Amino acid sequence: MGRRRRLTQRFTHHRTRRNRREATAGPRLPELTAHTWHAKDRELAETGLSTVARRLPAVIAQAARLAWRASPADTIATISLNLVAGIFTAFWLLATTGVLTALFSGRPTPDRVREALPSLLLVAAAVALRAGLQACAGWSQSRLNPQVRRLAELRLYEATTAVHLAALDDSDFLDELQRAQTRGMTSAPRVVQEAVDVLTGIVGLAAAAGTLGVLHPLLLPLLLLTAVPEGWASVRSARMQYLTMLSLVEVYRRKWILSDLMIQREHAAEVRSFTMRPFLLDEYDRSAAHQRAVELDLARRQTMAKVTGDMLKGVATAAVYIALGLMLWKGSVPLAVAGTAVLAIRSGQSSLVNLVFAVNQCYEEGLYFGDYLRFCTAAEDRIPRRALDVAAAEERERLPDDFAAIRVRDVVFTYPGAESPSLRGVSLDLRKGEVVALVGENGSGKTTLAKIMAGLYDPDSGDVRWDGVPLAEVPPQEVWERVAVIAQQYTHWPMTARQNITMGAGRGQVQDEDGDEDPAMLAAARASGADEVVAGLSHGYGTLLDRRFRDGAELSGGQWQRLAVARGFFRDAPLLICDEPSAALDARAEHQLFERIRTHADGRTVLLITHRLASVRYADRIYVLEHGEVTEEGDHASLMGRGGLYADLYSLQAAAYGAGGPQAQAG
Ligand SMILES: Nc1ncnc2c1ncn2[C@@H]1O[C@H](COP(=O)(O)OP(=O)(O)OP(=O)(O)O)[C@@H](O)[C@H]1O
Repeated sequence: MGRRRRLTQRFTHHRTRRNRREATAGPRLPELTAHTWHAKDRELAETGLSTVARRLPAVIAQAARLAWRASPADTIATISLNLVAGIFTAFWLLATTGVLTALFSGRPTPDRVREALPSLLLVAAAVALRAGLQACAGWSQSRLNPQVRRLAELRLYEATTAVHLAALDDSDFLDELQRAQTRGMTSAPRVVQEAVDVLTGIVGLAAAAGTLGVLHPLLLPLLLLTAVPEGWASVRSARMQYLTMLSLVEVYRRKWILSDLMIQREHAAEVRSFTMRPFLLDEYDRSAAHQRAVELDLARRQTMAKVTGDMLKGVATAAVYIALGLMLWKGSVPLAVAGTAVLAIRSGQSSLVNLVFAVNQCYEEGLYFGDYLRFCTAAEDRIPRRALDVAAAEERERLPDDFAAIRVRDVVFTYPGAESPSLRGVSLDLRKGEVVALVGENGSGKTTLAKIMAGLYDPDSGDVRWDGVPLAEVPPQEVWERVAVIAQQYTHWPMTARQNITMGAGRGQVQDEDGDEDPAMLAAARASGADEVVAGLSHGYGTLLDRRFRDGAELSGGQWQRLAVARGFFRDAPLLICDEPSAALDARAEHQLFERIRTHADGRTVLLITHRLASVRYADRIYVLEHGEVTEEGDHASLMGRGGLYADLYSLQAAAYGAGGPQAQAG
């Protein structure tokens, strides 16, 4: 046996042993079992048939509202066609009695057939019409599906792209988002579909029940009796499924994060060079083993519920036929009526099965749909109210298109869930046309302050004012439109080089009819050195920058950063925030960038965050942040004279260059 095979076997054996141990010792994820959803678990565990019956109308009403918003015409068509189809079902069943009565009469066979013929034609016409109506109803129902899905998807993404950035730092919100996106959103078209199926089932059942009621009143309750066991089993099973999903959401999320790390191209090199494979696989397998144990248990419990339901249903069906037999024996129903009753019972039962299934599915999908609706409402509540005030622009102060001065006063800010504030009473000033630098050690709060100044977070206290107008009182879009950010962590947009520079700038057409590029874009690309990057791409500015697509190109870290800088320069905004804009740039590109910033980037006001202190020398003012507080302020010369943190950091960098520089080596 080869060594590799032996190793594989040993590995498999080890895993099997471990899995067995886990299955018996229970899940090894204590952090996943102590979750707040357990309160909800208990509440849902008490859900019974009566709760389903009580909640179902609300679910159906929600589905109807959604369907109506998606397409009133298709909603009306679906409902009315189903109702009319139901009338033809009843008509068909009653016409069958005529056929059977004629056939069971004591006359010669040719006469019996002749007498049955008109009723038979009626049956055929009713069946054909019903089939046509049902096909049309099915068609409008399937037309509703994509329209509802589109509405549901749009609502979710409209909310997630508008919520306050702080919401996305909140892990509970992220869990709810995950639940709404992975399961809740797909439940929207399904809940509509199931609600229509419930209606179809009710109509079919009403037709059969109506027929039975006309034939003999006793047959009706017997038919309904057969529904109870199956309904009970289905609802129980749906509830178990939902509770399991709830208890596993965090496991799903963890698995999703891990699978992303194991699959995505950008992590592949590090996974290998840091030999992270066993760690990742083991972590993944722990979650998967927990999920498997929970799901196996679910399968067992669902099977038990189904078997019990089926047994009870069998007993109820037998009771129905025994009762029918007794009624025949006693002569309380004639044979033709009994024959029609058998047909009606079978038709009623099949409608019942469909109805119970649809009720069950509708209830189950309704639970997920409820999650989706709750999430959307919660997310919409987390959209800054001022973002919705755009319409009322005349009645409030507007942020000036340009400003004379930006004043930051006593800003305190704590991230959601963080134990201590990241900013503790920061004040600073930016006057039009200045270059102001923020320096400080890692974690001192520079990026946080930049994000507050860019209108991405609201301070807990204190404020930022543009010529006296507080940012917190204007719609955030107004701030975002007037600020260009070259962020420390920027997105590699999986789009063309052109779109990577111009996206979001709102300048419309960036290529004229002859295919010539926008001069402003070309200028931004030249200023950042992105033009050199693009010159090397096979389709120039039209090159797709994503290797996952055919003909997609990949850029180096510094090349991506040049594009990010070009994006910031291209945006026509009076304030330019540069957060570590040169971390990945080569010396020449970095020099070019800081030269441009030093010349105020075409008259803009610049807030510059950088650890390259040589580039900060020329700033009009420098603020030093330490543990979320401004501890030093002034120009380069005054801060050097002070001998504080700035002077220390600057001297350290200068000494490193001095020691390693060509002069030192030559000396
Ligand atoms: N999204 C977040 N949620 C919670 N805490 C955060 C978040 N982002 C940053 N922090 C914390 O806020 C503090 C300030 O971080 P910030 O990114 O502003 O520092 P910085 O000065 O820009 O650091 P660096 O020089 O490393 O970029 C740090 O302690 C950090 O851990």
